[in-house]
Amino acid sequence: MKSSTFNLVSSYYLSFNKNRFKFFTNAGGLKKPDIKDILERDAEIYKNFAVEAVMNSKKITSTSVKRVDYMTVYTSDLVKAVRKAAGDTGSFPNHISNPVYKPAMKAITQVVLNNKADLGIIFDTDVDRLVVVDSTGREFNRNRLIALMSAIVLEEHIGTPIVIDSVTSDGLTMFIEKKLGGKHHRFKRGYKNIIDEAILGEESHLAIETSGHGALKGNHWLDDGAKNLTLWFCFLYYTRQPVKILNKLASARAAGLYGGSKVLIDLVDGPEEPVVVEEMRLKINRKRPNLKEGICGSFRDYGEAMLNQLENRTDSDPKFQKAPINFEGVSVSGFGGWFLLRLSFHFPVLPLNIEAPSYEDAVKLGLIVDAAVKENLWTHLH
Ligand SMILES: O=P(O)(O)OC[C@H]1O[C@H](O)[C@H](O)[C@@H](O)[C@@H]1O
Repeated sequence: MKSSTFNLVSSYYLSFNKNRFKFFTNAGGLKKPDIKDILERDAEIYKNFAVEAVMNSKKITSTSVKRVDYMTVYTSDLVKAVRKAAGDTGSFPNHISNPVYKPAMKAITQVVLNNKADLGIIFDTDVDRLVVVDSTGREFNRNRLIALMSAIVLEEHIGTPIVIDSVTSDGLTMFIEKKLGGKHHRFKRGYKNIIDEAILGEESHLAIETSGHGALKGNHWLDDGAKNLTLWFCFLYYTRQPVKILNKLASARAAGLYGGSKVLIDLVDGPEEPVVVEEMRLKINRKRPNLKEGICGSFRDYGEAMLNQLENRTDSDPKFQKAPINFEGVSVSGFGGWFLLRLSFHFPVLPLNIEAPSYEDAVKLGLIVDAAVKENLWTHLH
């Protein structure tokens, strides 16, 4: 079906009372500034309506339009269906619908193992994120999912840059660049950011986030990531050739070699996995700011001031090296690992990601952040 816009209504994985709308045009999904612009223009139009004009149009509408209570009928079916599947609470019956949530992963892993399946795929509510499980129950999420998709894309598009969010590991860079011969373009957090970067920057074929969001050039960069990645992954590539993974699984099985796991593991044989991978989300204590005079108000101002404090410290400490290319927050390597402190995309917190070869090294990395920001945070590192 050809259409110029569509609207997706979906539930939100973080909270049952924050369901949402997503807007798309045939040029891709709308970003926050686009939606802000639409709402502001609507508000402006509404404000400029004269009361008399509104009354008139209501009068005309009431005489010329026949009212049909379609929504009650439509939603009653929907409500019945949801209640039947999920009970009366409005919540998902088993676990929240988040593919990186541990109980959700446990459930899919169990289903794969019980059914001796070659492959399991789990989505979130609006089917824009996915995680894959192989036949041994090994999870392909975060860096490993990216490694897998990169291996498939780079077989076809030799040397292409893979645009990825900012929290991917150094092992993944080595894997993409040294083993697969591609380029690891570590950009910013936010799936729309990486898609836009892939469209506007050097020609690329895959934009993918550690969160499980992703988009392919071959699918018009649609940010309905999981659906597109899965279609591509499993069934049909845009060139209309049947694709790699299922082919590989099927031919390995037919030759009596092995099942799903070996095929997937062979594809991503290589990325070194860090011993410690941590994410902490730090809250700012705005009542006890120890920041420069004149910084007032917004979370963003405080957050950025704290990032500056941290940057000053790491710049003057020879144990740390600033990431040569970095698009958000403070990204520094040291003690065989690295950390990134940045502003959250949606929430008034500073996510801190640390990767290190040992727990002791992770603590050393964490301590420099703690020293720079502790007076201004609710949450201290521990
Ligand atoms: O910045 P954070 O709070 O970690 O959130 C970042 C995430 O926000 C949303 O979930 C977006 O859909 C993701 O694309 C993004 O990665």
